[in-house]
Amino acid sequence: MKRWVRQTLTDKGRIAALLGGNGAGKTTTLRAVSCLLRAERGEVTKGSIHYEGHRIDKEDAPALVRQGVVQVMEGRHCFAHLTIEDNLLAGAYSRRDGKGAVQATLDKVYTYFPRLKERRHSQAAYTSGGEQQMCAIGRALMASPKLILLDEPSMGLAPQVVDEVFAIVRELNQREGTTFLLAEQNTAMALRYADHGYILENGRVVLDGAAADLAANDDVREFYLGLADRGQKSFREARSYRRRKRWLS
Ligand SMILES: Nc1ncnc2c1ncn2[C@@H]1O[C@H](COP(=O)(O)OP(=O)(O)OP(=O)(O)O)[C@@H](O)[C@H]1O
Repeated sequence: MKRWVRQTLTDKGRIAALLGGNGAGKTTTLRAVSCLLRAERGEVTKGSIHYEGHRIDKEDAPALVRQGVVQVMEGRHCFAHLTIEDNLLAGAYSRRDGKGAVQATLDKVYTYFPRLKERRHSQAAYTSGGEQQMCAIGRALMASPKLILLDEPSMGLAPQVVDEVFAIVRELNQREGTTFLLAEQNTAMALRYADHGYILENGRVVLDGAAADLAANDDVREFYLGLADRGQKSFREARSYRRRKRWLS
């Protein structure tokens, strides 16, 4: 008998985190949601993905952007030869609500990211990694998104800068109501800011729950946060973790 599982990745207005090590399937999951899998000649072969009550896995990425779903790719991907401001304006490409509205969004982006305002005339290539990450998030905001898919925002950034970026994400979530689904290897940081977390292994969710519960979970502490005293856990106990995993299909 086939068992179908319905999994809500994120509720509206929340921050959800996809967690897991290298190759766990975080980026693939985000790309499946944003319909960018096809650009890499991939496809969703089982099940379906729904957003605001309708199926989206057969749509194309531009159509999803118009519906308010925007992905910020891993590695930032700013246009190196454009200024920060031109990078931001590129994010408004799909908007049809006029220059005034776009300018208002740009002003708002600058209130959340004052550093970008300071560097607005600098070529992106000559800005710091943190500023480029902020630029990539700011560019996503220029499309007036309802849901931002944020891939590995902490990658290659100093801990203090990661904190700054996550704090802005939380502020955007709380003040603008923007929903975030983020993929992150930095489990400790993600659980500090997210409402809900999913642990992925081999492309499957093996554990999920409220971020605070996950942060307190013994297995998560040991295997993902490196906090438990490993010496006290035997190999047999570690193996029982694998048996306890909740495989979803
Ligand atoms: N659900 C899935 N079905 C089939 N293949 C998958 C699935 N999830 C991931 N993969 C494959 O596993 C590999 C690693 O996936 P992915 O890049 O998404 O991992 P990741 O967690 O984002 O890793 P990293 O943190 O290193 O970026 C890819 O080749 C991808 O095609």
